[in-house]
Amino acid sequence: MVDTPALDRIKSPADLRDLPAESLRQVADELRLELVDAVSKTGGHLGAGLGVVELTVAIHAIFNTPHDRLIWDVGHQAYPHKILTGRRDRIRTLRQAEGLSGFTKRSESEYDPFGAAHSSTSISAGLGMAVAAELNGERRNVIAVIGDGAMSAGMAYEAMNNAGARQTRLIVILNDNDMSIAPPVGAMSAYLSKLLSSKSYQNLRHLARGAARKLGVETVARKAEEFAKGMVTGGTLFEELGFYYVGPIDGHNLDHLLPVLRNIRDMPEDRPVLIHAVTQKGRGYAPAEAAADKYHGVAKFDVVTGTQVKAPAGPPSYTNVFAKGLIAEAEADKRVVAITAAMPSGTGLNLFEQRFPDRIFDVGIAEQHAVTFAAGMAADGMKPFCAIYSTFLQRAYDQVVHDVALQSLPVRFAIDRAGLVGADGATHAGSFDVAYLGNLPNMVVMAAADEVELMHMVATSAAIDDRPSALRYPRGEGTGLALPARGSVLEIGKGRVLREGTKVAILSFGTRLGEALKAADELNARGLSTTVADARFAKPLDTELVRRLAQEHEVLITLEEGSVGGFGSYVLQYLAMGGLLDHGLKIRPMVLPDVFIDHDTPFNQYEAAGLNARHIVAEALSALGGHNAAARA
Ligand SMILES: Cc1ncc(C[n+]2csc(CCOP(=O)(O)OP(=O)(O)O)c2C)c(N)n1
Ligand SMILES: CC(=O)[C@@H](O)[C@H](O)COP(=O)(O)O
Ligand SMILES: [Mg+2]
Repeated sequence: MVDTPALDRIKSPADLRDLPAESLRQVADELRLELVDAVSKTGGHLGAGLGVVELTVAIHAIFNTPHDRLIWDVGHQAYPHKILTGRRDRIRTLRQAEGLSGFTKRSESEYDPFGAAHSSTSISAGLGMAVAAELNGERRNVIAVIGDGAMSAGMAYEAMNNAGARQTRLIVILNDNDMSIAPPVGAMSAYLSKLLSSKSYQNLRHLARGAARKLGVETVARKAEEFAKGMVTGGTLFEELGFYYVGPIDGHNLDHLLPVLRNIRDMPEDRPVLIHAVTQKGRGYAPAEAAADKYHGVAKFDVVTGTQVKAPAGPPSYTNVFAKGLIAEAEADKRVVAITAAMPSGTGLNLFEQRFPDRIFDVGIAEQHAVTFAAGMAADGMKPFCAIYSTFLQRAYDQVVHDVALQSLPVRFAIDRAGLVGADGATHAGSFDVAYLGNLPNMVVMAAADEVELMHMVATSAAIDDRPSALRYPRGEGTGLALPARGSVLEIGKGRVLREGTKVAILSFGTRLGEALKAADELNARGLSTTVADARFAKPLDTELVRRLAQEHEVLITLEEGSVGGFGSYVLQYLAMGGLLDHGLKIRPMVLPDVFIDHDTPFNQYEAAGLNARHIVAEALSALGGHNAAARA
């Protein structure tokens, strides 16, 4: 534990409001120590929270939260906020079963008025709350804190466009640390940098740097206040959008933050305001400041050295296997290009970039644009691989339908983090992509059962040039199989049988295959001869295989890491329409339950989902009229 006498006295933000700036500074310093100590024990998102320690203290000191609404965009930077808002006693349960979420969450606290995790939603939600206050005749400040990375998503502009047209009281704080997960990309990032080089910001920094020693802190604060009042640089993009722009200001200097926030709070006129706060991701913790990624997401670590506890070296991750497969395809065909929406390392495309720096495109946090950008490339003969996490692809659904599937453009969707993802919890689960893609005409939908299959599916996708294709694979390590130099093209719409049996058939789609094989061992041990097959494709379905399994077994279980409406539904649709359900087949489509599953380890999440080997066994026995139905609970 860390020695935090000032922070210990803060039981809620109200305890901040009578403190002088000097005491608030002490609270902020201790808050940073507590944040580093806590995350060193839990792992999680660190860099972003370090960058908003002072901002968090200042906002809660000046505004009357939770009456005033404070919305954190993405929410990964909200650990200091959670510590200050009555959750310090639970901060070391972060991202663990029954513990605090790694993002803001309405059900967790009244200080979390809006849940987050997917970026760029804060201004829209904030405007909604601000207009609700207006309609209800309530006097309320609404503050949305959004990062420079999140400001690269279209949704932020949709919201500003709407907010700027209204004269609704709304405060947007742009937390500009010149970082996304990777260094930021895009013209907006360049624009923000230009603003930082503006005369006004340099003067204020000079004022802060030079005057404090001579004039004393209070005088500097007053001068900063005067300066802030007059600090309208004029003609900024934000003012053109109808916002009152204040900044850039030093987001770590309470002598700047407190007077500026106080002025804005007390501003009589109701209008949208954007405060441009300049911060440093990883601020105040040397290992984070020195790291290229500013310790955006970390494992548990040693506070003194910053050394992260690395898991024992296991097989390559599915992400890295995807990168290996894509590099092999790109070496063979110069039309292969790769697109990421601000997640180069998460998708493995940082490895692709090392090999093909001119054939990777990081479009920023802009999944909608990424998909239609890829469609444009495919329309003119390129072979674009759009690598987007399953959960984040949800944001670009109409682009997938309207710009890709409808025109049958050969965009390849590399869908990482398919299925349950563990510590990031429900907001990041890849539960729905089979359901939302398999229902689209022309689409090919594959799921890799292991890392060799993933290599083959990358090669297969690269070879499909007349329609869109999607391959999905989970977060985490593979099974340790030897990998080929390059994948082999699979026959479209064909599955494979791994074990032949006669009584029970398990038809798996994706990496639940490992659990299916374990279940088959158990069922065989009970004298129940069990077939195990890997469907490989949800679309087009291997109808010949499905028909054979249905006709030759008493029980047919389908298995997938996805919601209802996906693979199992497509099998049922085929069987029902083919009359194969008319003769008493006992069919059990095993899918994710119709609930959002909270953060935990992936294994425990699948326990909660009822998709581990023991559940498959119980399902088969239950279908056969056996006991053990309890295990399904
Ligand atoms: C729609 C969406 N796409 C991608 C992500 C993954 N992601 C999480 S944080 C982040 C970077 C955010 O950058 P910024 O808003 O500047 O916040 P910072 O980490 O710099 O504080 C990204 C890309 C996400 N959360 N949501
Ligand atoms: C906050 C956010 O959305 C990302 O940082 C995400 O947590 C990354 O997930 P992975 O750790 O699975 O790459
Ligand atoms: Mg940033």
